[in-house]
Amino acid sequence: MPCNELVKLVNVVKVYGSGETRTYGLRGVSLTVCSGEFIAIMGPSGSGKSTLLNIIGLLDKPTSGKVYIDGVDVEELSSRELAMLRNRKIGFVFQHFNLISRLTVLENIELPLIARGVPRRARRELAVKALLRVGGDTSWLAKKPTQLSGGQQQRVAIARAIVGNPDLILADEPTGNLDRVSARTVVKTFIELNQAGQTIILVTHDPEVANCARKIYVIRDGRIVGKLEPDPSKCILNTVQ
Ligand SMILES: Nc1ncnc2c1ncn2[C@@H]1O[C@H](COP(=O)(O)OP(=O)(O)OP(=O)(O)O)[C@@H](O)[C@H]1O
Repeated sequence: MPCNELVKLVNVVKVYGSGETRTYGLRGVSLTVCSGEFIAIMGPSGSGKSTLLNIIGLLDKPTSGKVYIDGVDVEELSSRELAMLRNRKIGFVFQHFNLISRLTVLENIELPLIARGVPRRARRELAVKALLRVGGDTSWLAKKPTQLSGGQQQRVAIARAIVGNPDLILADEPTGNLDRVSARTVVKTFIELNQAGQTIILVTHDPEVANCARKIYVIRDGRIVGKLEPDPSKCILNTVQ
C-alpha cells in the first residue's frame, strides 16, 4: 500500500540544558509514520519516549534535524501556524488524563473545538458523538472529571483527543494509571479507532499493550534500536478475562 507520510522525522536530536547539565533526550531519530498505522513505542525509563512524542506532537522543538507533519516542514511555521496545525492534526492522550478539573466533562471534550471557533450547538453535538464513540455515557457530561473513575476519565480524554477529527493520536502511557480492566477498555478503544482509519502512536512500558499495536519500535538511550513484530496473542485484550 502506498504510504501517505503523516509524520516524518529526519535525524532528530534533542539536547536539554547546556554545559555540565547537558542531557540528550534524543540522539538522532529518523522515523516515518504512514496514515493508518498503529505504532507502539517501548523503551526503558529515560530512553526518550516522551521527548519523541512531544516533538512529533509539536509541543517541543528539536535541537537539530527535521520534522514534517503531513509533508509540512514545521520549522517554516510561525507559532500561530504551529498551534493551528497541532489543533487540527493532532490529538493527545496522557497518562494522568490532563483533564481540567474545574470544567465539566462536556466542556473538557469541547476544548479543541473552542480554539477553532466552532459554534456552541455544533460543539455539543460533536462532543456527545465523540464520547459515545469511546464507550462513554451522556450521564457523564455535566459531571466534573473527578466524579468519574480513572478508566472513565481516560475515555473522556480520548473523546477530547478525537473530537476535532485529527489525523493523528499521540498517547503517552495512556494505561499507566489504570487497573487492568480499564486498561483493556482503553486499548480496545484505540484498536477500534485505528480500524476506522485513525493513525495512532502510543508510548507504553507494558508489553501487553504494545502487542495490540501493529508495529513496535524499541527506543534506548535516545535512539530507535529496533522493531518488534507484535504478538496479538499477548495483547491485553486476549490475556485479561
Ligand atoms: N525538560 C527536561 N530537562 C532536562 N532533561 C530532560 C527533560 N526532559 C527529559 N529530559 C531527559 O531526557 C532523557 C529522556 O527523557 P524522556 O522523558 O523523554 O524519557 P522517557 O523514555 O519518556 O522516560 P519515562 O519512561 O521515565 O517517562 C532523560 O535523560 C531525561 O532526564
